[in-house]
Amino acid sequence: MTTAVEAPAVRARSVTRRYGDRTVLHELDLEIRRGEFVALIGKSGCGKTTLLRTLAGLDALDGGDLTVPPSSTVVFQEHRLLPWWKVWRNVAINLPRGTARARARSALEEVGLGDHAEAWPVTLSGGEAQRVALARALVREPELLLLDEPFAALDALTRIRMHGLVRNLIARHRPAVLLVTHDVDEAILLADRVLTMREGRIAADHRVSAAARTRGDAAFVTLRAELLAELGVVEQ
Ligand SMILES: Nc1ncnc2c1ncn2[C@@H]1O[C@H](COP(=O)(O)OP(=O)(O)OP(=O)(O)O)[C@@H](O)[C@H]1O
Repeated sequence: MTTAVEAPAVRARSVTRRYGDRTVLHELDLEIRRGEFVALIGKSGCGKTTLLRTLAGLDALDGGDLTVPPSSTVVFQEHRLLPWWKVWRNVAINLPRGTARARARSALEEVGLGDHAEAWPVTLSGGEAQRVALARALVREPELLLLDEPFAALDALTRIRMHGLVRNLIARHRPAVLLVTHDVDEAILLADRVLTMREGRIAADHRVSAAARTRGDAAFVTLRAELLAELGVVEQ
């Protein structure tokens, strides 16, 4: 008996991107399956955001082939809510009129902000605004969710709460996910695979075991040390 293998949601083959005479993505290969959570770490300037922008269709390719699902959404480090629209309208942006309000409310409930639907963005804390940005991304049920350091500006406690929330939301919606982060712990705790990037290429691909997702477990400590070594970070 043969088992049908699902085609990956994202498939990049030899993807190249240049800015002027500088090559930022060098014949890069990448696959992400539906429901798979992939984290991408690497030194500043190695091309992480360029790759994410390319997958989002915000940057053109200079070479190679790219297959992405028809629906994708990006969540950025800053929430990018429109201040002149109430929270629910920010979430409902571009949804079909008839159901927009109800869908926005239910997405806000999913991120624990059902009672903030009528609030103005300016009245939200940083963590709340970022939860609204997540609701706005997920209400469209994208097949590809691109996260560009969405937790970087949050305090440590809020970040931990956001990790739990994102894990639950993603388990429910099952998009393919690419998270760009500078936080090695965050990458291990959230992702199924952690990729390290160097000079425009994927340098290594680490599958995260269930044990490694427990901070303090030996598997976590070992993987963390491996990733930091790959990034050239020596812990004092
Ligand atoms: N629009 C642009 N025009 C010219 N060069 C650019 C442009 N965008 C990015 N670059 C250059 O491409 C390289 C990769 O940038 P990119 O933002 O992808 O890196 P990154 O890995 O996301 O970095 P960081 O971790 O600091 O955000 C950098 O050297 C950057 O200066």
